[in-house]
Amino acid sequence: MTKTPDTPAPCAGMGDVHHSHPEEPMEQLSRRARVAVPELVVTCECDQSPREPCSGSHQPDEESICSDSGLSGSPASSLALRKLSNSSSTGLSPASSFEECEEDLMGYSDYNQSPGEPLTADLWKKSKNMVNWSPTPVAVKKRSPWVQVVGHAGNFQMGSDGRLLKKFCECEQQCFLQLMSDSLHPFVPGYYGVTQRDEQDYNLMDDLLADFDSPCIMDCKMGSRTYLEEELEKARECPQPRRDMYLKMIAVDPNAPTADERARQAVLKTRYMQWRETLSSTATLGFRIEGIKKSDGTCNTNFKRTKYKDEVIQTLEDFVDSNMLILRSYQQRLKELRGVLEKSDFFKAHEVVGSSLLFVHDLTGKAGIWMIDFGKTVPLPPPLTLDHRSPWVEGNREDGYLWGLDNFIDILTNILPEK
Ligand SMILES: Nc1ncnc2c1ncn2[C@@H]1O[C@H](COP(=O)(O)OP(=O)(O)OP(=O)(O)O)[C@@H](O)[C@H]1O
Ligand SMILES: O=P(O)(O)O[C@@H]1[C@H](O)[C@H](O)[C@@H](OP(=O)(O)O)[C@H](OP(=O)(O)O)[C@H]1O
Repeated sequence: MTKTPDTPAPCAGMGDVHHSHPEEPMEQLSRRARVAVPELVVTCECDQSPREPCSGSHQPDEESICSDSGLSGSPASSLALRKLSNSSSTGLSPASSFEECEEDLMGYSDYNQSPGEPLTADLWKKSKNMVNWSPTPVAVKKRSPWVQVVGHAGNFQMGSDGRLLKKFCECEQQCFLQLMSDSLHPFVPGYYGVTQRDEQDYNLMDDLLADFDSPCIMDCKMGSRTYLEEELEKARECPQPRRDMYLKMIAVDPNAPTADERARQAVLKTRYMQWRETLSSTATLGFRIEGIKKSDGTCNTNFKRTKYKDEVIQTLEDFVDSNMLILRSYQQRLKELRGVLEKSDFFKAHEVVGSSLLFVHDLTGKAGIWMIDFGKTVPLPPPLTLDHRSPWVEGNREDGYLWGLDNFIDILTNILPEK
């Protein structure tokens, strides 16, 4: 179980999911998997300098909030890629102890933008040089404590008035700016520019939990591939075997490492990510459940082996406590999202990797789904576009996002009684 040492209990991986399937034979797996797993060939010495964008980016001591191995981190050479800082590794979930405070906003502007209105790319261009602008004080809304289900610890802080601060990542910022004026706008948190706290830059966005009462939350990582093509290239040019990932691997399956990996006691990140993909439903269904937090405060991130449709169905039914009305709302929202994704200019022109759908509902019956985490969503070189359904072959940059969404919708349709 990975937790920051000072993270309080509610998100502490309880309630294991039972997996009744035996391991699937390898040859059957590779027939079903739509991802051709490329080999990694070492070609030259490493350039240790940090590079954009924000992939593979975390401090060895910055651990996932609720992941279940207790081990996480990156090699020192990839530290700067997501512009993380050592200075602010506040304990996270739940965030009820965070002070409500105002931010020093760098992203707001008075160019015809009302306070509270999300920022668009144009407004950002005009306002990016403004610093320490104080917004007009607004009434602070009382809300449930924010909870982080999965992801890197130390990445988030609570802001004021239903907003959330996520450690600055330029790649994510660029996505948010474009998304604010894309048709996908209603399916992503509102973005409000860059803010600083304790000399650390943060992207400021809507807290999607703010309007819910004791919400149930599920994080699903979308797509059939969880690392960027450029991560694969880097791993070939500059292999950096990771002991933390080796340890996470053997914690789940002591037989998973190859003899060579065992000798080194380390694995490459891309190899670890590929292994995670085939162990879970990423490779076979194009999405995987990462974590669930229920309204009673229990949080389960033990889904690394949740792979088969019936396991996913069981998990979804448990997530909604068999409430078919909530499932129907989710199905409807996913269908709407699919319709918008199929037309979105932003989506066409980006490789969307490692991004999640955040499902949120509460006892009042309110339910919503939003796209989050654009740290590894990168623009394609024009005129290349993706259909997000074709199988990935290295070089085509397909991410399987819509294929995963199709499968998710089909699964919900199978669970739901016909109208
Ligand atoms: N806008 C938001 N509103 C509410 N909760 C959020 C929001 N964004 C993220 N979260 C919470 O934080 C968790 C992690 O988010 P995110 O994936 O963006 O972080 P990350 O550290 O980049 O993750 P990863 O390890 O996948 O790179 C989510 O599972 C969710 O619980
Ligand atoms: O879920 P797990 O098994 O704990 O593995 C982590 C997960 O795949 C994250 O998505 C990934 O971050 P990115 O998506 O940002 O690459 C992180 O890499 P990292 O340790 O290099 O941050 C992995 O350790």
